[in-house]
Amino acid sequence: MNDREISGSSEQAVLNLDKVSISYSGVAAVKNVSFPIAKNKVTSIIGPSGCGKSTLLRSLNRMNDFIPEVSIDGQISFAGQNLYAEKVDAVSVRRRIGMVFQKPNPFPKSIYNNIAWGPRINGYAGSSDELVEQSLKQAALWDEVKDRLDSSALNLSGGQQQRLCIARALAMEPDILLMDEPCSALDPISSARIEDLIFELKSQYTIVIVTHNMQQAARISDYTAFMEMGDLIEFGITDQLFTRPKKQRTEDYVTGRFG
Ligand SMILES: Nc1ncnc2c1ncn2[C@@H]1O[C@H](COP(=O)(O)OP(=O)(O)OP(=O)(O)O)[C@@H](O)[C@H]1O
Repeated sequence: MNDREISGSSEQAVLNLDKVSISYSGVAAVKNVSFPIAKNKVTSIIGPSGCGKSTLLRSLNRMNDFIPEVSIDGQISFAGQNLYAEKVDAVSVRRRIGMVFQKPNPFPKSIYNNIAWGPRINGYAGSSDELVEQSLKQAALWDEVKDRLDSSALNLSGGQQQRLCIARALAMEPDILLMDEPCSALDPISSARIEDLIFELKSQYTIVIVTHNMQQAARISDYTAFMEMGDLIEFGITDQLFTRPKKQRTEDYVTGRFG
């Protein structure tokens, strides 16, 4: 584990980005970005559209490997090990670092099998019933679906589908959960439920969330990284970044004076 200090505290960094640059066909989308991600905390990545938030997030569990034109420089360490080292298996990285996307994307299967399928094909030998119940409870969905586990996940509301996707990610027992705009397709009540859920999950998981919604970042995250045009402008404790930013550009953005 990396014990690098996080903004003056002695919190443990479970992931550490060191001079990370990411390009698409040679065009830089993320430039020389360094910051740590603290264990069992929520870290938000904010910034205007196109600044590289999703690109950076996807690099944290090697999802960018699926895009052939991507190249990455610098180092991302996970539990002290280079995430991109040759001997590291990207599939097992994605098992330990799960991801939830902007648009809920349940499988066209039953609610039960949305949860049970992934662990089963990955060799999970425990009780699927217990895993399904536990994951749905963790995602605050159990009470709403416990009597219709065999019905299609596609019949759930958008907010329920997103909680199902969170449950599906949790069933793989990841260490870290990456969330790319998980509330942007949801109504305010469903968004609030996901926010509450994120708050509860951080006692057990490390969460990194990309959000357009600055109020949301301020409400739910412990640390915030503010990016602009691929550069990391400021990283720090959320409260400080929003109320006493060190950089004028951060202040302009968080106070809505940007652009
Ligand atoms: N597959 C791709 N191929 C080429 N360029 C890409 C690709 N994906 C993203 N980009 C470019 O990389 C830059 C960063 O995009 P990215 O999606 O990471 O930004 P973002 O901050 O997440 O934006 P948004 O908030 O609008 O989702 C943009 O200029 C974008 O056009």
